[in-house]
Amino acid sequence: MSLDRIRLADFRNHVATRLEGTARFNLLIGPNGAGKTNVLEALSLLAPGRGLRRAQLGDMAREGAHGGFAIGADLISGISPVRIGTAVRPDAPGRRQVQASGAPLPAARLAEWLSMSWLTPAMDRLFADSASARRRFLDRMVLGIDPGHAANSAIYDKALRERNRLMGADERPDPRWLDALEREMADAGAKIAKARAETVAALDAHIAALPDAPFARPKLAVDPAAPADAEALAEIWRKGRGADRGAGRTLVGPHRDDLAVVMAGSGRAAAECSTGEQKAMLIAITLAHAALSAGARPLVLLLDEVAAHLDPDRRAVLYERLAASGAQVWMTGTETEPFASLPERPAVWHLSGGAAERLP
Ligand SMILES: Nc1ncnc2c1ncn2[C@@H]1O[C@H](COP(=O)(O)OP(=O)(O)OP(=O)(O)O)[C@@H](O)[C@H]1O
Repeated sequence: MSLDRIRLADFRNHVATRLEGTARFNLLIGPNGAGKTNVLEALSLLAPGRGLRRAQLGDMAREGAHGGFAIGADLISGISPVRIGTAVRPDAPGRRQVQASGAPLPAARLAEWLSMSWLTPAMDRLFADSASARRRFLDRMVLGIDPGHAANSAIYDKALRERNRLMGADERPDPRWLDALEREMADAGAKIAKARAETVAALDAHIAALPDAPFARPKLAVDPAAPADAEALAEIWRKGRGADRGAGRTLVGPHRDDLAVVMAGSGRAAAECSTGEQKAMLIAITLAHAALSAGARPLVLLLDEVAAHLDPDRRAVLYERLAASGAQVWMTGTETEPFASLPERPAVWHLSGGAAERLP
């Protein structure tokens, strides 16, 4: 179960890149600035959301081209491949369009087709970063297990934006309109909170059964900003209207949840662990998630510059666990040497100047 026949058109420095004959392990090798991360970013747009750089759509279109871009791939799962794709048309530059089997699809529904997660160098700071960055990381993992999470999040975010708009407006909002919005937020918010709690509990239980080495073992918990019960949420928002109007936004709710991580051995908060320990815990969480979410839908893992920073023993364990997860794995590097111990023969592309050449 994997992606193949991948096409990038006018995406960042890629004019027309084709990646065919993919394998379980796929390596993108090339010098700095060649366009390796750009390929991972393109693949990340085959999932709901803004992709692994969270960039603006306008920044992703190739400079000097017509302002749009397209990404397509065959999703091999089941009997016949399904063509999935996403594109931005030059005449609608702010809108990402998504298709599956030639039919338009809301981006949130891509989660029903495949599950995607990634580790990038920018995530090295995740534990010291904002709660919103950790919440996004958590939500992507939840999506891999519960694809309905994307739709619930979309409903919640839309109603929240509308409530925030009313809270920031000069006139006092119509209470009946607020009742309706808060009801919608409460129903979606309770489902979001439940899905987050279940995913974190499953990850934590999986990780607890693993040894402390070679990847420092994290303990995970949701740090909830609000109750997980729809009635209680609706009540909090109804009672908090005065304070929220004062602040001009909704102060409490699952949109403020955080993911709390400590190192199991020492009990130290992840943000206070060494850089290497933090990276090891992120890898442990990503591997646990891969193990838990594999099977239901094709799982694609994008690992940017992960292998080269590990010692050979950790690398070997990483590769073993990746192979066992059944995920399709994409890894980048400036040279092939760190990938010599892969348990299976990888598909390898050499990248340079936004062009990819398949190596034999
Ligand atoms: N919209 C764009 N149009 C054209 N080129 C772009 C665009 N956005 C980024 N680039 C170019 O893409 C290149 C960076 O590509 P990418 O980040 O994929 O490199 P990389 O191969 O992962 O390198 P590294 O090993 O340094 O991480 C840069 O040269 C950058 O100028």
